[in-house]
Amino acid sequence: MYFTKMHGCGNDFIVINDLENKLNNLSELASKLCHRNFGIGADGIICVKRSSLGDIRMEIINADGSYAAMCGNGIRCFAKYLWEKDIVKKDKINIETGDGIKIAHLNINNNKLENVTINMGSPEFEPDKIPSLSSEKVIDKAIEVGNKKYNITSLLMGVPHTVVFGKLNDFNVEEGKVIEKYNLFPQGTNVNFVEIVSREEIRVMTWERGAGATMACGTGSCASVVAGNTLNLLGEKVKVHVPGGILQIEIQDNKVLMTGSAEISFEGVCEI
Ligand SMILES: N[C@@H](CCC[C@H](N)C(=O)O)C(=O)O
Repeated sequence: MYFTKMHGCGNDFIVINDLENKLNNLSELASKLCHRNFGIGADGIICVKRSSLGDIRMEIINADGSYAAMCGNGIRCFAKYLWEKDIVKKDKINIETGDGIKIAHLNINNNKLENVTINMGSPEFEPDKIPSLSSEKVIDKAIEVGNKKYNITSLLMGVPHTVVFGKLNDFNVEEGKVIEKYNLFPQGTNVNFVEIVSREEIRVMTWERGAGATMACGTGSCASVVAGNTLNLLGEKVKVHVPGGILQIEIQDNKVLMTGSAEISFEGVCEI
């Protein structure tokens, strides 16, 4: 099987063309290929599928084999892959995801793709949408997990996210492992620890459901900015520093725009 190894700010993926719909058991394939020692190594696999709703469909499976409805860094890589492989040679692509159609704008200069902007859609705070078992919206809610107190804000940004503000030095990203499984979240949650630098700049480290600590999380960066803006800590245009790079997030009319890089690391062939 041919594959392309890609990353967005260090959040890495194995991208596979499955337009012919030949692959079975993608869960098992993802855990095998993503293994850092016995496989190619990645935070997830992304499959290119045919769509009846958009130009194309993206399917993302986490390193542990669990399916995710959306992936912010992954969808930028997906858009670059479509462009580089001449699968969809357009600078505006309608991509079907588990969270509906997302529009990718490819920012091209001199025939070279510089970065990708994704319209990530609107955030959702309603508990049943996240999903969360809370009877009210989870905004700056005090909880105690693993003998530590946190103030959490939870929302759906394509996938469930929980945001904790504070100084990054006061957290170990592994604390996210316990919050991920907190009893308020029946499907788990991604966890973002966020330090405010100014109203226009933050630092984020993310513990991802299904992948653990990653170098970046696109949906998590969007969720962090939305949570900060809701709490009046942040403006509407924010530079997000993640361990693997920088993302630009903008809120416009309750829609979230994410801009960032997408890179090919290498290509290869493997047996499945
Ligand atoms: N890395 C992603 C999010 C991938 C999905 C997540 N692990 C989940 O299961 O919710 C991103 O860049 O958004």
